[in-house]
Amino acid sequence: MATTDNKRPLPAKVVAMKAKKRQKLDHSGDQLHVAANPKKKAKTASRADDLAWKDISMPDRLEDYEGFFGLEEVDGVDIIKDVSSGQISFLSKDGKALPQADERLDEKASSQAPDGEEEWSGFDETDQVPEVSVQPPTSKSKKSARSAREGSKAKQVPSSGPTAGSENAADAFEALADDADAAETDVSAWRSLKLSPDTLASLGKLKFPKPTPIQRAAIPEALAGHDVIGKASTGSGKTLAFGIPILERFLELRSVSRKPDAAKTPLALLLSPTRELAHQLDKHLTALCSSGAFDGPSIATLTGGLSMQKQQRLLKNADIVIGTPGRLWEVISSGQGIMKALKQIQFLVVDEADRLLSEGHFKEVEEILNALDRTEDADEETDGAEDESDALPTASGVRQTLVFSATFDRGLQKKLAGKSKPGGDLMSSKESMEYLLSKLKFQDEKPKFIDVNPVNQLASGLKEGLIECVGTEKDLYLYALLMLHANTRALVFTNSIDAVRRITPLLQNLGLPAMALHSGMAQKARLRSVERFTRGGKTERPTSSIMVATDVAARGLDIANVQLVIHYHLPRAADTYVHRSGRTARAGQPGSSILICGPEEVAGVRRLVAKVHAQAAAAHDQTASEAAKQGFYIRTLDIDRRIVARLKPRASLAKKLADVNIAKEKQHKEDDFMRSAAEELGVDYDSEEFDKQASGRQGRGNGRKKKERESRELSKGEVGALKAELKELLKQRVNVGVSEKYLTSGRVDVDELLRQQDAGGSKTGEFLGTVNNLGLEDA
Ligand SMILES: Nc1ncnc2c1ncn2[C@@H]1O[C@H](COP(=O)(O)OP(=O)(O)OP(=O)(O)O)[C@@H](O)[C@H]1O
Repeated sequence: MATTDNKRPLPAKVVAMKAKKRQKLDHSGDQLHVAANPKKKAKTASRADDLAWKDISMPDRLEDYEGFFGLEEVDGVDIIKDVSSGQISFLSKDGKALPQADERLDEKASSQAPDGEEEWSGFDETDQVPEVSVQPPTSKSKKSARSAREGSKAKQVPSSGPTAGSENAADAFEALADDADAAETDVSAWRSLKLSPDTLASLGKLKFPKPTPIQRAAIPEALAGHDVIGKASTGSGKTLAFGIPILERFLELRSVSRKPDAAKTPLALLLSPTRELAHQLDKHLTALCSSGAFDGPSIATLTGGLSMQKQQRLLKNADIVIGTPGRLWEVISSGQGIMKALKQIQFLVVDEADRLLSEGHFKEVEEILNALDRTEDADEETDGAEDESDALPTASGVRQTLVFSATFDRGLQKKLAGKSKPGGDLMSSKESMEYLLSKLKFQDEKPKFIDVNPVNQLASGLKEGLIECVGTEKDLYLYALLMLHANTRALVFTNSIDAVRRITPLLQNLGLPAMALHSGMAQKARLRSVERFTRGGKTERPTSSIMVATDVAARGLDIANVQLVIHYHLPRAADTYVHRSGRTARAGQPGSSILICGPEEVAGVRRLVAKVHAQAAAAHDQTASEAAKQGFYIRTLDIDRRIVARLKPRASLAKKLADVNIAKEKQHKEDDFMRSAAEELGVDYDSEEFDKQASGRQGRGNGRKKKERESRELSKGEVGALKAELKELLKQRVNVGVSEKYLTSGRVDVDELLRQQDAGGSKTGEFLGTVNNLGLEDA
């Protein structure tokens, strides 16, 4: 602990600033402070949330701020620990009573959890930072609403996921609290759903004038108490389709009096397949719940990055628990009455159900589902929590299950049977429903299956196309494509981390604002990438940016204004294609998804895309293979090859420079590895000698190795000369051959370009065609 002086109160400001070093602190059991006069304390102390926290601006570089990405401070407050009860409270230094102090303390004095554990209300010996994870937002101030939104990530930590702090989330939600005309949004289109005035007011503030189709269809069923399986295209508002019924139930039940000494149990448990999605759900729901003029539910998000101890504590005050299966199961397995509390949930939400029940998560999800359904007697977790809880009363006494995804995958069932193969077909609604019925213990004999897009999984505003080129020219075509899209926020998907590592510097060398995202990156670097990518948010002219990512970004990322998704590598399965493509054309916006593929890949691509559109084909009395044969579903796009040819010299140079860097880095790593291996063996290691011997050997990959060797042998001077040459090339304008428009290292407006091409009678005016041969794009 920061102090061993148990006489002197520690100013809270100091504590908050030391948060990043807390792992190094000495928790030798000393108390913060002994309140000399409990009576005085009762007059002047308050809970951490009542304090006047102020934001501290953070530096761009976050290395020195390990573990969190936001900081708040408070001045003129002492922290007091009562030795007899162990309670922590706060004392205003000027002796003035802080708001609601007496009231809160009285409440606090009688708020022992039934299992004998204390409800957390501030710092303790092991954690001096007020990481109040689950604070209900109040209507009294924007400040307290924000505290709640920050939820489990602590007061000082706005969020710890890669999407955290993204301007996307900020755009969508945060600005709304201050938006004067938000209240004027006409929400009468929601009325038929019979939502409470509080929820309607929130939706007005969020500027959501009408429900999306999935919301319109699913909310009434969930409100009526039914289990729901909801299928709707990506970006169609599924989060609020389950979020609104949960909020409604919360509002309905909150007025019921609770026993003052009772522990709280959660109302809803939301399972998310990834940490990114979990944090996004948190933000989305918090935005909904904190936009209104009411005390919303407390949300606790359990993903990696927080200590177990803290997470157990967070759960104690949570109304809504969001978690990734692994971490959630870890916390549940730790005991503490958590399982017993979770058994009382009224909603179980399985978001991205097909993914959650596959891809290696299944084991923990199964454990969680089994544990939720186990009877009390059989439950080994009955570890002290009393029945007399502060749970919101259950309306029906049973748990509703809400399951959502844009895709349901046949691979799930095979996975369960241990027969899974890579990939997976999109399965019919019926099959997926049967699977879910068998796996999840629905309360309804027949859960309501709602498929608002039976014909198409893809968003209606999405245009699809493919570009054909030889494999060795993919980089060049990627560059050309990006150059032809002015001021675009583009997501480039690859199938490997290595490809991300190679393509990102290549594009950067070409003066494009590219950044990387893959699971091999440190959490902070991922966060920074997403933040930079989303800069500019929903503004009219979003900052042009390019993210090169693996499929870690394929699901759930809700980033505003992504206009273009490029599949540099073909997606391995149809559902991956749907989810990748779903990062654009969200919430009714337009967007394009373009596959870059070699001639040998085209047939496979057509099959894959036809599979995605199979329902549409059926609606037109066609089999998927017939449709694929006719190539109805995806159009080959025609980039003017003359432009591509003119871009080639710079693209080749940029690639060469990127390869040099990669080869040199690889060499360093190999050298380090070989040197330490040689050291262990007690022999000398000479990298040049080693290289010579290696180059003498024949075998596969020798050509690549030779190239690598040549790259890393380039001297500094040679590299400098290449850079200078590239710089010169990038300065030159490239005549696109259709008008006085030129491509420079910046990008031109492709729409304008195409208009001019059309005027000139060129076919390339169809550059991005719609896929409306079957009327799919009528909307
Ligand atoms: N009724 C509404 N009106 C306008 N925008 C909405 C409405 N409901 C949700 N949105 C917005 O639509 C966007 C997409 O919503 P959401 O992330 O819930 O989509 P999703 O269907 O879960 O997508 P995915 O399948 O890709 O995860 C969000 O930015 C959200 O704020």
